[in-house]
Amino acid sequence: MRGEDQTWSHDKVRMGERAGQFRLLVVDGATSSMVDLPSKGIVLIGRAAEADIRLADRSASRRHARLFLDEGLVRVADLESHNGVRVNGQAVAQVHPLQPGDVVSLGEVQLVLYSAADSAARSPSAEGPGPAQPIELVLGERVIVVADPALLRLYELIRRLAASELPVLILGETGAGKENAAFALHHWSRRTGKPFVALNCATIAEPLAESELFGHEKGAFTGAAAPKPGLLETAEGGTVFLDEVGELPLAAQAKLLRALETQRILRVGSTKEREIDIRVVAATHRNLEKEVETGRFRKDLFFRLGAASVVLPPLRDRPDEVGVLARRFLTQACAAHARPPLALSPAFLEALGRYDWPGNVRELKNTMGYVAATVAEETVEPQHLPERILAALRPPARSGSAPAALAAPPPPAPPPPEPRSAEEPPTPVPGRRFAPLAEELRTLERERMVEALRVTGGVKVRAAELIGMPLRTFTLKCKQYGL
Ligand SMILES: Nc1ncnc2c1ncn2[C@@H]1O[C@H](COP(=O)(O)OP(=O)(O)OP(=O)(O)O)[C@@H](O)[C@H]1O
Repeated sequence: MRGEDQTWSHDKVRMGERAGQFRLLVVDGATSSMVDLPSKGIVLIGRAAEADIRLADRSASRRHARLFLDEGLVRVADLESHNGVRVNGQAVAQVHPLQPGDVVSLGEVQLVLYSAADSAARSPSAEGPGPAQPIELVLGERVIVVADPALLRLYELIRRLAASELPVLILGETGAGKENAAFALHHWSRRTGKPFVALNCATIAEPLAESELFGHEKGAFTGAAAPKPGLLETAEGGTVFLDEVGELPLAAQAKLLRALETQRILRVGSTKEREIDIRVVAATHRNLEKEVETGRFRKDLFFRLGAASVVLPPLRDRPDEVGVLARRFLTQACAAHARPPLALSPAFLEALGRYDWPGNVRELKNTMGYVAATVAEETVEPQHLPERILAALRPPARSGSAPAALAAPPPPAPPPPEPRSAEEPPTPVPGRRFAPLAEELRTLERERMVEALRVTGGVKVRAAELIGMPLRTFTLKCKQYGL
């Protein structure tokens, strides 16, 4: 940096020299780039050649806006530009403070402020390889961690969709982060500050679905003692998130379609329509097209809800994020258990990558909660994973090249002499000492198990797999043989 009151040069901003705690995503026409912002200084943004962040889009003025950075604070100022500066959809006059996650529009150009996660500062070698620059989207009380390039692109798309009023359908497996994505759509839209109301359609009883969504009048049905507004009404001005929309009963689907088309709702038992101003974001883990084919989901509603759709990849397809999220969730869980943070061994991180995470991020979060509650040591190792996960780990990519933490444990003590059965007397044969076959088999079995345990660093499930023994039998025999 050249001086407190001097502008950063474009190159320095892009190179991230003395980069501070903030980064800026710049979506300028068809191009987008991530810019490390300095910790202190002034950054000029516009089409002018002297701009630090130079824009191409014609809707931006030559000298459009300035960012002021100082001691963890970021502010933006409009330089009397032609198309003005908007923050989260609101026009700003003069200098306006920014928070991570804020979307700044300069004409058609969109800027998103991110805080650079501190994990980048950690030595990657200390905890195995991983993405160097995860970013945190701080949306109110929600923090969304993004480290995978595909997810980063997805959140860029979400930010662009947020500026529109299109209904959005979020597709993805359970626990993949669909609600987080829906919340980001709300947060970055003009509706931020208004309610974000979520309903899991799978949890409402069929007869109550319509009343839940559209409300009811007094006496509309048995038990309707008082009039009650529905979810769509309570979200007035904001966003309704319909999770598992595929589970919505057909009658409620018809009514929802009408509400979306007319922006009016009819409470159950009422004849008076009420105007509503809401945006609907729906999500499902189902293949809705198939549901349409089988008649379980209305085709017209599918097209209406899916005007824009985003697909959230499952966690197993975001390998860069597993370690980052694991560390984050573990830190949170340790804090919740009032214990100091635990370290994750490279072998543990490697093992996390060999699991498919069918429950996605939620499962990872729960697993780290389990680890924080159960591990007595200071470093978390693969064997600390729940049995269920250990049993489902894929074999390591390169056998025989286990990381250091998987290195062979000290060889176990020799097996205790097996008690000889009275029914199996040894048959003396000159030149060779024979033991009963059952005993020889036991010895062989034990040797093989010891060997397998050594190769897999003590991971029983892998060891059992290696020698083709069912895990239960392996565990039982481990006890019998005192392994
Ligand atoms: N990128 C992320 N960063 C931090 N936390 C995350 C992230 N993705 C998901 N989570 C957390 O994982 C849990 C599950 O996420 P979420 O509820 O958004 O998933 P979902 O796909 O909506 O699940 P479901 O299909 O069961 O409704 C939540 O606690 C959420 O905060």
